[in-house]
Amino acid sequence: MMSRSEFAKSKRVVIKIGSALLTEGGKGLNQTAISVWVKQIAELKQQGIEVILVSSGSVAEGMSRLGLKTRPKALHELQAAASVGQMGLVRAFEGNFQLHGLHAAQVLLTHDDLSNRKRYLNARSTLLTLLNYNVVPVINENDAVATEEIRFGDNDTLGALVANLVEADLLIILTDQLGLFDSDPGINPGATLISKISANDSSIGEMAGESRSGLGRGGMATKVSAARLASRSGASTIIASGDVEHVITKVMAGEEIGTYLYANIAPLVARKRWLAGQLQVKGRLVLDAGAANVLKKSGKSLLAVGIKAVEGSFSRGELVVCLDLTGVEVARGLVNYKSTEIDLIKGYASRQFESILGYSDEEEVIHRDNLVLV
Ligand SMILES: Nc1ncnc2c1ncn2[C@@H]1O[C@H](COP(=O)(O)OP(=O)(O)O)[C@@H](O)[C@H]1O
Ligand SMILES: N[C@@H](CCC(=O)OP(=O)(O)O)C(=O)O
Repeated sequence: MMSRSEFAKSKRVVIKIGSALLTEGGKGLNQTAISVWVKQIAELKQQGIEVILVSSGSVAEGMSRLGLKTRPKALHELQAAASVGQMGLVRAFEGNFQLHGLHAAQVLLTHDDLSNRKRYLNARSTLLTLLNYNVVPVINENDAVATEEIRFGDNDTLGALVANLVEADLLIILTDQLGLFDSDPGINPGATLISKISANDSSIGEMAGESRSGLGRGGMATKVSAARLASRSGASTIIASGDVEHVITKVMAGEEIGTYLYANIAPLVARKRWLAGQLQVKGRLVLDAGAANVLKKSGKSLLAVGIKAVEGSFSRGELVVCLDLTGVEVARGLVNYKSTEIDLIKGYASRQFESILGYSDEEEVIHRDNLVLV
C-alpha cells in the first residue's frame, strides 16, 4: 500500500471533477474554480507528473445555457443539453491550460469504445501518445451519442476505467463533500469523515449513498465502486472536496485531506483488467457449491459439470456473471458457448459435448484467462 507521502512520486494521475462542483449548483460553469484547478494541474505537470482529467458538467452546463430548470428525463433532451454544455467545458479548459503553456485534448468515450478489446487498445494508445506530447487529455462520456446500452452511466466509473486503461498510480475524485462519510452527511449531520480505508473493504458500500444534487449522477455509491475498480490496476483513490483551497496540491503533497481508499490487492494482468471493466452483463450462470469453491480458491476455468442453471440469452464471447447457490457473484467472464448450448451441456463432463451438441469447441465454458474473480 502506498502511503500518502508517496503520492508525490506518482508518475500518472487521473483527476475526476464532478458536475456539482463545476457548475456552481447549476448556475453555469464555475470559471474561477476551473482556473484554480488548472493552475494546480499545471504545477503537477511542471513536476513531471502526467495528468488526465475526467470532467463532468456537460449536461449541467447545457441545462444552464438552455435555461432548463431540471435535468431532462428524455434521452434526446439530455443528449442535446450535453452537446451544448460540452462546448463550454472545452472552451474553459482549453483557455485555462493555454495560460500555462499547455495544450488540452478533448476525448469523448462511450462504454462501447472500451468493451471492444481492439478499440480499448486504440484508446489507450491515443491517451499515451497525448501524454507523450505533454498534452492534458480532458475526457468525458460521449453523451451526445451514448444510449442506455453503451453508456458508462456516471463519470466516476469512467474515471476508474481510464485509471485502469493508462495504469495510473492515483485517481483523485473531486466532489462537493469533504470525502466519504460513514453515512450521507446531507441526511445525517452527525456523520463522520473516513480518512483512510481499503478500496475493497466490504463496509464502504453501506456507507455510500446516492446523489441528491439533481446535477451529479451516482453519488458516493459510484465513487466507492470506482475506487474498487481502480484498485484492480493498483491505483489508489482519493475522494476530496474540490472546494478546499489548493486541494490537488495538498493531496499530492500527502496532506491528510479527503478519504484515501487505498489499493491493497495484487493488480490484475492487463487482459483481466479490461475484462473487469466490462459493464454490460448478458446473463448469469448458477454454479454448484463445488464449482463456486474451485473458482474462488484456485481461479481455475469453469467447466459445464459445475453449472446448475443458465439465466438470460447470450452469445459466445459475451460477458456473464457466475453466482453461487445463494445468488452471490463469485466471478465473471466471457463464455465459449451460447446460452442455449450451455443449457444443454450443464452438469455434463466436457467429453460428452460432442454427443450432446454434435460438436465440441473448448473444454471449458469459461477459460481461466477470460475469468475474473469478484
Ligand atoms: N456516505 C456519504 N458521504 C458523502 N457523501 C455522500 C454519502 N452518501 C451519499 N452522498 C452524497 O453524494 C453526493 C456526491 O455525489 P454526486 O452528487 O454524484 O457528485 P459529483 O457531481 O461530484 O459526482 C454528495 O453531495 C452527498 O449528498
Ligand atoms: N457525462 C455527464 C456526466 C454525468 C455525471 O456522472 O456526473 P457526476 O456525477 O457529476 O460526475 C456530464 O458531463 O454531464
